[in-house]
Amino acid sequence: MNDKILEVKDLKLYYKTLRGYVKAIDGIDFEIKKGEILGVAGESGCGKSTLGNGLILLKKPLNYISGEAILNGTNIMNLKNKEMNKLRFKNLSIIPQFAMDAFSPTKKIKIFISDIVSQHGINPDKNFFDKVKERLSLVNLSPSILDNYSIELSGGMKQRLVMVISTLLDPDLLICDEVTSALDVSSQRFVANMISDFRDRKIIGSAMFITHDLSILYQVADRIMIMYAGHVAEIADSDIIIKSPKHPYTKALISSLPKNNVQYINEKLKGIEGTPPNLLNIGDGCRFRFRCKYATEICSKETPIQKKIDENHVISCWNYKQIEGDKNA
Ligand SMILES: Nc1ncnc2c1ncn2[C@@H]1O[C@H](COP(=O)(O)OP(=O)(O)OP(=O)(O)O)[C@@H](O)[C@H]1O
Repeated sequence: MNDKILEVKDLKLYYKTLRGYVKAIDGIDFEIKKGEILGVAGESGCGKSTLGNGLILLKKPLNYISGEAILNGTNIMNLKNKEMNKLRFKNLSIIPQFAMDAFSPTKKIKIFISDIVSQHGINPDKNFFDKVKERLSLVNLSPSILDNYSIELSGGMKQRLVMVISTLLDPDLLICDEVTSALDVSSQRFVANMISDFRDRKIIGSAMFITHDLSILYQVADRIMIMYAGHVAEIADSDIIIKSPKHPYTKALISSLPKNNVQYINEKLKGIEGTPPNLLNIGDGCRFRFRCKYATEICSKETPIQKKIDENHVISCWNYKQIEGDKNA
């Protein structure tokens, strides 16, 4: 039996612009196992949202260039929109970035939900709304909110409602894009825990949890994939990524996180020096080389391959072995 819900192989998704291609996803490989929460992290602009959106709906100017994304045995990159529509919501669902701003201000929540599910051929009858109410109670929302307008709900309530709506058909894979970003710390924790709770209850099969917030991922993700400028830098169990990363970019990202017991009145928070490269018409080579103190000649000539160095550990760095030997790394 295949234990993977999603297998992505050498996937390339580029934005077509008047000045050329923005190579936002440029030959990435990864998999999501059944029952797994895969965290996806990296600096702004590294391609996290492009990946999430591109898997579910390719909208111009984003173009599929090559590669595969096999969802439960089917390469979804080859599917026509009509065929893909059958999978959306049921097999693959997404909570896009800023989803909680997408509620119509003029429709009551009940009407909003009815309109969405009707588009997917579901009758929003009493049985359907009994299930909705059951799910609302799982996320501490009262059934009475169905008669509210979205402006009457707080950000945290809207995000929990979005979570319920996106998972009503028990999708095999849920893509969550920055679902905690606009929330206060306690709502963030609640929403993040909801995702693992929904997985444990088998409401969703697996999840891809996209965020720039590694501390949230450490709480909920089984494995974390670190992206850099449209490439995969490292993939490993969450514990490894946070406590003993190997890629120089992951190391820099982790060491830029605020530390416990440090007073930042006395000490400055360290960022990563430099900025990510422009992805427009970018050529070969390691895209982190401009900011990496370990970069050598090969790094500017050849794009590092994703190398499996352990059962669950993948790294794209020509020099990771030398870096490992450096005690100051
Ligand atoms: N419509 C577009 N046209 C051209 N380039 C785009 C478009 N949308 C995004 N990009 C570029 O694609 C790259 C990846 O962007 P993306 O939004 O996927 O990154 P991200 O990691 O999700 O960032 P953030 O954390 O800020 O949401 C960036 O270089 C971005 O400038």
